Amino acid sequence: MLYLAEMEVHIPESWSEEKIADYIARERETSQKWQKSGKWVYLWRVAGQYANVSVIEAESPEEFHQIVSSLPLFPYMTIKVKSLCKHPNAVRETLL
Ligand SMILES: O=C(O)C[C@H]1C=CC(=O)O1
Repeated sequence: MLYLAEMEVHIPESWSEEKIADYIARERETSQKWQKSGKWVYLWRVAGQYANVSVIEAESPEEFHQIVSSLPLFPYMTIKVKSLCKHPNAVRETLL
């Protein structure tokens, strides 16, 4: 199943620069691990916002949750999720 996820990050104002840098470095490591695995198919920055639009291919809602909740910044995000299926008028056979 494909999931469209819109993630907004809300870093607490009380965090030090060092703590922010540490989270961002671990966030990059985790999301790149999923991208290299093929599960995290697209990752786009939303221009002008600390937010992204992602497409994640997961076998189930549970696996989708496992992927996004593995992100160190997960507790500091609001995430909107939509599951996707093939449009009947799509000309391509594959979903991706
Ligand atoms: O920067 C973000 O949008 C948050 C997060 C989600 C994936 C990733 O690499 O960082």
